[in-house]
Amino acid sequence: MAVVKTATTLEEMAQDLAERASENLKGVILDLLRTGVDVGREPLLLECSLSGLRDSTGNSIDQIRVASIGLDARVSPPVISSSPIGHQTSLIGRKREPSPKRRKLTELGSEHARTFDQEVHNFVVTSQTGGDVGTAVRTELTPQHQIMQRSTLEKFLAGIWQSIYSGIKLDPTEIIEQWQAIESSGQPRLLTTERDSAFRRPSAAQTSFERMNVLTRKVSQASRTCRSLEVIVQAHWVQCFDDRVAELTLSLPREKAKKQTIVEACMGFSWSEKELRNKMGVWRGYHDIALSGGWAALVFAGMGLYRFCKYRSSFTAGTFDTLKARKHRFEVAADTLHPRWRHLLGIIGRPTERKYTGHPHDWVVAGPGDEALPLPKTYHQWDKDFSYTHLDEANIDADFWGASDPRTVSSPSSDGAYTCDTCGEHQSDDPTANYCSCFPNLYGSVKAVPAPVQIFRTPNGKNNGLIACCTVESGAAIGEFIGQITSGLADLDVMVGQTDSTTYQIWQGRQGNHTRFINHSCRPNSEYERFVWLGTQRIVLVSRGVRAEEEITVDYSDVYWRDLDKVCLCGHSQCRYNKRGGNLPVAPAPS
Ligand SMILES: C[S@@+](CC[C@H](N)C(=O)[O-])C[C@H]1O[C@@H](n2cnc3c(N)ncnc32)[C@H](O)[C@@H]1O
Repeated sequence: MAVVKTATTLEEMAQDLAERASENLKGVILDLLRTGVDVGREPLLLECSLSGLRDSTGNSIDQIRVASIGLDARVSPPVISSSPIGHQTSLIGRKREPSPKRRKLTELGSEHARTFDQEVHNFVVTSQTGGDVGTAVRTELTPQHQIMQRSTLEKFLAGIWQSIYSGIKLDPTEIIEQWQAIESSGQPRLLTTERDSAFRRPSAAQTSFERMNVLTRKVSQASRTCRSLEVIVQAHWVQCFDDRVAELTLSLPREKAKKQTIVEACMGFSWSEKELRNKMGVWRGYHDIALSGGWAALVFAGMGLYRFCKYRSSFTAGTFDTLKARKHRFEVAADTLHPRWRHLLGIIGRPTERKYTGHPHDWVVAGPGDEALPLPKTYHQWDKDFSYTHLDEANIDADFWGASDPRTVSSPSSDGAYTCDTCGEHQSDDPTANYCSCFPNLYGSVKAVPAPVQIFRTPNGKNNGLIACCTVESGAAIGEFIGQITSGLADLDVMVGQTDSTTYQIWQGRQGNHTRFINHSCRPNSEYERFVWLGTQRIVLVSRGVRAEEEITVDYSDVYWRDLDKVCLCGHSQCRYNKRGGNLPVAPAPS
């Protein structure tokens, strides 16, 4: 292991070595696990030693043991289910089991059925248990897992996605508004309307808390926006520095041109050369990130940006290729979720108009570095008029169901309350009255953020698919299966839902959400579960442990494939349907 050259203090050197060791450790342990050794039941001991060291006279030193780290027995091994594919029932999906979060490890079956396509494959509802599909793994991530699983680059990328998909608003008008408010009234503008306050008669502490919530949000937002402006300007400064060096190089040797440019900069900043060089190192990092991953990567980089650029342990060609490959994906998400973020670029004279408009899923992200494609274009070969309406919640077909919702399974208690039949807690759409947190990103919380997923061009003939931007831990919801709640459709792909009294169809052909783009895999990383929210049956797509940048897949079930004249392209070594008679081209547009 080479000692890092850029470290200026022992602490930095230690930090760099520790980061690089943790980056490599996961791969080493994974290789070991793949040999079939059994871990997870006994405490483990990790011994670390360092070799390749020299003493102050340059003589090599034998290997030194630097640490002996005990890992307790909380490493949960995956479980391979071996039960055969089971029977069909009239239930869709697996019913959510009580308190899944408290289970350490649970075997789950693959129990869902789905169809789409132009042929008739009504989604029949199966409840299969395990079988060759059922590598059901539901483990809680221990702190050790989390540390070992993510490299510095992965953490940096996760930081970008998290801030794009978080509630933050990057908009220069935020700062201007704050400033104008302070200028005109002598204090930041605090918003709670008088009507609200009078109506609710809040206590003094509540009023003060509400006002501070607003002020703190506004100031944090303004400061986050300023931080983005700062890194944009600093990255652009590096470009101007390089341009000035290039200009001076026309009349001076390169080293002298660089020296003169540094002196000019020191004068401008009133800094010593050492101070400038230290800052420049980090700013060059910002510049390189913007150059490869685009401005969105830099603007939305999370808290780790400074460290990432200061220690540069991940500054390899591979990192910049990775960022380059994500450039348009970051832009699709940033442009559609933060329509004004590009206004920040106005400060350095860059175009401020957004490239990708509309809904995040109006765009299909393509191969590494390729621009995203408009969604309808990816279906033109099957349907010239393809269009898709993105729904936040299911749309009941009033022609068939009138004003009733066929998914209703229970009524509220006499006081109008609903109780979750999974966790037993009180459910409410009002976050202050809701205590059910079975799927907090879908129900009962303050404004759900969009799922960090994108529609992507699959490289192997499945047309589009769904890719996860960030890791989705096992047991977390990826989305609700949403579409038109209807009945009586024939010759179309639908999911069939059933309650004790009614059978209904969910059709996603022209309206729905991201779950419509999920492909089948014989080894899926997600599954459907039935869940009841406020007395209404829902079908929730739940992760079995999806890694960042992985395609999200589900098992469509044997029922779906039984009558389908296609081969499965999931590519899994244990694929059940890749050796079939038919090999028709994939025709994925459901109509
Ligand atoms: C719900 S759509 C999934 C999204 C679809 N790939 C698209 O571009 O719209 C279902 C259709 O995708 C295709 N598909 C999904 N999984 C597949 C697989 N493992 N192998 C081949 N085709 C698949 C089939 O055409 C299927 O009818």
